[in-house]
Amino acid sequence: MRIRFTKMQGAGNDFVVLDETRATLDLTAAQYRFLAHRQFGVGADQILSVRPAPAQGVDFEYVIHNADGGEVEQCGNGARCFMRFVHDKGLIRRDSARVQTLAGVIEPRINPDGRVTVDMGAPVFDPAALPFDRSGLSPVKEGEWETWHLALGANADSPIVPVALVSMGNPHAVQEVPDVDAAPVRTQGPLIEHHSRFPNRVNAGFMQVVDRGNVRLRVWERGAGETLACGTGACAAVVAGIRLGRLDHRVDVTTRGGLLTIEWGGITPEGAAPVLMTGPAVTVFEGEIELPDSP
Ligand SMILES: N[C@@H](CCC[C@H](N)C(=O)O)C(=O)O
Repeated sequence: MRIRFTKMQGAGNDFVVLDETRATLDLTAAQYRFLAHRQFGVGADQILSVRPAPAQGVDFEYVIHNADGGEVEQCGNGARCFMRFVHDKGLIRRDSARVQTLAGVIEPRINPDGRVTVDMGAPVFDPAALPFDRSGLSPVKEGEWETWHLALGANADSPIVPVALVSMGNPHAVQEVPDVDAAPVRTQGPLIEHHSRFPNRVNAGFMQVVDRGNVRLRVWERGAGETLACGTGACAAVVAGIRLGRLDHRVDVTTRGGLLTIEWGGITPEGAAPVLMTGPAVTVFEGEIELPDSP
């Protein structure tokens, strides 16, 4: 089967975007893996499918697959590219949309400067939502909130890392590090991703707090490895930093692929405020590719 695709990137987190508004392609996990492959396919951290609205009150359905072929609940940098794609392809005539994801409805809008802001919905703090197996473990109080001390191995000298747990629809374990360039992202990242306390695996964030309005962040993404930026990872890190008393309500997040701005109003009497994420969304090129037959 030969398909058309658009290659996009948001702060260096890169995507293959598929227009499935007229017909669903029904790709297999192996075909998603092929598209994401950087030598044999197009190359991407995630594959984003644009599908028709599944219900009234939304404009589209947004389906996300990681490079490993697994479907996931949410992707923040992808949400900005999704909005840029549907707008530039004329699939919507407005500068904003309501988009159904597995994690709920999000609302991206294009700003006059070309960047895209997404209302990502409210973060969830119940560890069970990730899910996280807390049996035999108690949280450690930090600021007005808590971290969980995770042992990365069974030996007496295995590292123990304090992580804050946040769901942005997808699961995040965020730790604070003194220097993000020296952080053990590629060694600890896979251990945290596959830790037995996270039955659905987890995205592992490493955040350096520069000051109350600036952080530097690297993320080891579930199903993709380290990426140049992770939008939901930036939301989760800032929300965690605010709840731990380390950050103000508007924070610039410097990633290896670009700058994201995250705003969060905290916990109000009505519940957790929605998280707003602003950043770039860029079309790189378009093309056609022959997909291998797949079981
Ligand atoms: N790159 C994304 C997150 C993609 C999904 C993630 N790897 C997961 O498995 O939850 C972003 O920008 O949020």
